[in-house]
Amino acid sequence: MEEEEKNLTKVSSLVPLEVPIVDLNHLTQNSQIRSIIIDKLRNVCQEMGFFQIINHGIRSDVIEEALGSSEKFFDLPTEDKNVFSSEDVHKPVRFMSFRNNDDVDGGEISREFIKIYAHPIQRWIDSWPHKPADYREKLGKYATQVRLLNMNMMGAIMESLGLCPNHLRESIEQGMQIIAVNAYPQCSSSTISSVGISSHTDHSILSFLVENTSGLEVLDSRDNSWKSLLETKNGLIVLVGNHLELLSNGLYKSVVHRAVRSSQSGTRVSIGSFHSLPMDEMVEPAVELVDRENCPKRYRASSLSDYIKYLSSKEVKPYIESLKI
Ligand SMILES: O=C(O)CCC(=O)C(=O)O
Ligand SMILES: [Fe+2]
Repeated sequence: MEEEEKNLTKVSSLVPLEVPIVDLNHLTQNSQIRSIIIDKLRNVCQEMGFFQIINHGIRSDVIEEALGSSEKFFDLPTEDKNVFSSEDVHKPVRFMSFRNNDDVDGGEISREFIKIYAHPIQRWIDSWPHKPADYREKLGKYATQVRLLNMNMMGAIMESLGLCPNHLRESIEQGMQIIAVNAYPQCSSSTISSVGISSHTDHSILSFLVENTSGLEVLDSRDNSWKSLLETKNGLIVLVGNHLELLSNGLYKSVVHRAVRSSQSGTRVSIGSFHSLPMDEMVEPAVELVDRENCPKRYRASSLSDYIKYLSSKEVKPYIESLKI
């Protein structure tokens, strides 16, 4: 989520990719329909590493209000946002602003983000911004609902890996949820780079993304080319993260993605919700997916706190590469 590489070229319009859609209503229907959808999940996680979910149970007004209040946060005067500004990646609430230093005009803001710990919400919410006045309520409501959605999704994901749906259930229930809200100001005509967040994979088991307008791009592993995603109104995008790649012993691959700024539609805001096991709990390849002869263990165990330490070490190698045996 925070590992970035420099990308100086302006991104051209790409071929839009049809996003695989998973209808969560099908998970609660008879076992035949459920098994069809579990097979689909396995295929999309193996081939693409991301998909869109519909009928996910989070009302559109909850998503819109969380995005709307987030927009208001980024519109606050800089000093209000800077209260949370820190280079310390261990901080549970942290605001950062990035500039395009390579631009001819001396560098406009290309992205601002606020990262906040969100589970258990009672523990963290008092440290969240209290401006705008509805921020805690609106973002808190969305955070709570997306966490429950993650619990349901994880049962289906475990099943799709051939594991028991309750595999790691308690750890997932007590797991960490980090919300990262990004704002990408519209780029001016003199901007050289329209990349808002450059190529990376997420550290999480699963990440959920909502946005007020399109801008997400993924590296399609089938032909190794960047594809843009069309706007996904109220349909959440789910991304496979590093810790799911690890847990699945490489069966599922974390998807490489980035986001671009618009030159027309104003500031783009996205809310990412990143779900992991508890901070110090190790994720390991599931024993059921390791077979010494045909499929040896491909990753070493790691925890969320290991990831955060890795991030603070300023290592250039992507975190997931450091875990490969
Ligand atoms: O803004 C987006 O669509 C992507 C954000 C993202 O990838 C991240 O915060 O890790
Ligand atoms: Fe990401």
